[in-house]
Amino acid sequence: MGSFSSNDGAEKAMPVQLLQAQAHIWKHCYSYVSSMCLKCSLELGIPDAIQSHGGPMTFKQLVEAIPVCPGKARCLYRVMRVLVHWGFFELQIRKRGGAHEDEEAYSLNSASELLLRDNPVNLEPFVRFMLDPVSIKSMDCLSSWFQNDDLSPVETAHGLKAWDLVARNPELGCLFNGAMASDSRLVARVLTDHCKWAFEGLKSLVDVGGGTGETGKAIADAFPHMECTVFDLPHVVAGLQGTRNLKYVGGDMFNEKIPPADAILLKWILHDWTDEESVKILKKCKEAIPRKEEGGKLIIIETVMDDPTVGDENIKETQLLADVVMINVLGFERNKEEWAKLFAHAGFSDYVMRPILGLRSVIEVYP
Ligand SMILES: C[S@@+](CC[C@H](N)C(=O)[O-])C[C@H]1O[C@@H](n2cnc3c(N)ncnc32)[C@H](O)[C@@H]1O
Ligand SMILES: O=c1cc(-c2ccc(O)cc2)oc2c(O)c(O)ccc12
Repeated sequence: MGSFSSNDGAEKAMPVQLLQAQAHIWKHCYSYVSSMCLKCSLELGIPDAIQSHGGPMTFKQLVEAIPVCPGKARCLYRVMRVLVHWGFFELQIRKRGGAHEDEEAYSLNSASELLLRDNPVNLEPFVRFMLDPVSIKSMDCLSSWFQNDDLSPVETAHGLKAWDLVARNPELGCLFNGAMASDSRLVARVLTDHCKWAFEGLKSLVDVGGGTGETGKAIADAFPHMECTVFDLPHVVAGLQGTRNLKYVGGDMFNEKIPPADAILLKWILHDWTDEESVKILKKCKEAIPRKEEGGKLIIIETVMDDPTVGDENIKETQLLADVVMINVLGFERNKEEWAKLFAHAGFSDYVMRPILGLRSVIEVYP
């Protein structure tokens, strides 16, 4: 293998590349351990315990505040060390005079703040769904699925298609809906705080496949003069209560008329469907909006893969992994050219993509 470092010729040079390659493989064998440390920290209530403490918390204080057997505290210290390393908590060193008297204390950062139960944009439900044994088991069946006739790794692991599994297992259904709703609350906050321009001038908007309406509710509250509609399958919106400027409409986006509006929001819809199905959805949406000159548009919130303007390695890596997860629902993430082709096939004339939502972009599409 490749390069060897010199050590004055006294001994054979170390095979640096070989050992780096070993470390690389080990890292990826162990990387699920960091996911499990994250899950463990939520199950033990660590972010909430640090918040309740009201300031940087020593390890001793942390152990006293959470349900951990005293004899296992040393292991928790090691788990916390991993979580600090991966940027979930901050470790502050307080100088205390003598060399051995420095005190370490944990505090929250922007990642752990997103895991607090009382944070309106808490992402704990997303972690709980993604790291549930049912989800993990599906990914564990990836290679078997590549060699059998099943539609998805979920089917290989659990004997049911992803949506049937979610529908038949109420606990899993709650986890999935919770994960989607928590994502929607966060995206809605960014949209209404920082992307107001996308909604300005609109008198009406329909969130197609808007689920239980987390995004729709936030938009309706932020734009009280806009008439908002959440359109989703009848069983999803059954019994949901609207507000003065938000209503729920049950229907099928493939076969029924989508309620007319100035703009249609499609968040995390098209990546669930093939190109053929997506073109059908887009055509249905086009029928529901006015011409471009009259302000008609689609607002699509989706990932755009391989975007050279995205420099953040964390985002690029996560987009690649999220795309593999989508195999479970027969979905996939598209690049700019694939999106452009879809819009053209559905009869749209123009689009603007803005990679301003971290992992996802705001894509405005014009008739
Ligand atoms: C991945 S979820 C996204 C939900 C929401 N937009 C979000 O981002 O959290 C897909 C949504 O599409 C809805 N959906 C699936 N098939 C549909 C159909 N034929 N007509 C209308 N909605 C549908 C589902 O019920 C679900 O709420
Ligand atoms: O992040 C996800 C995960 C899923 C998913 C994975 C495994 C299952 O058994 C069911 C669902 O589905 C998603 C999805 O449909 C989506 O639009 C966005 C994200 C995810």
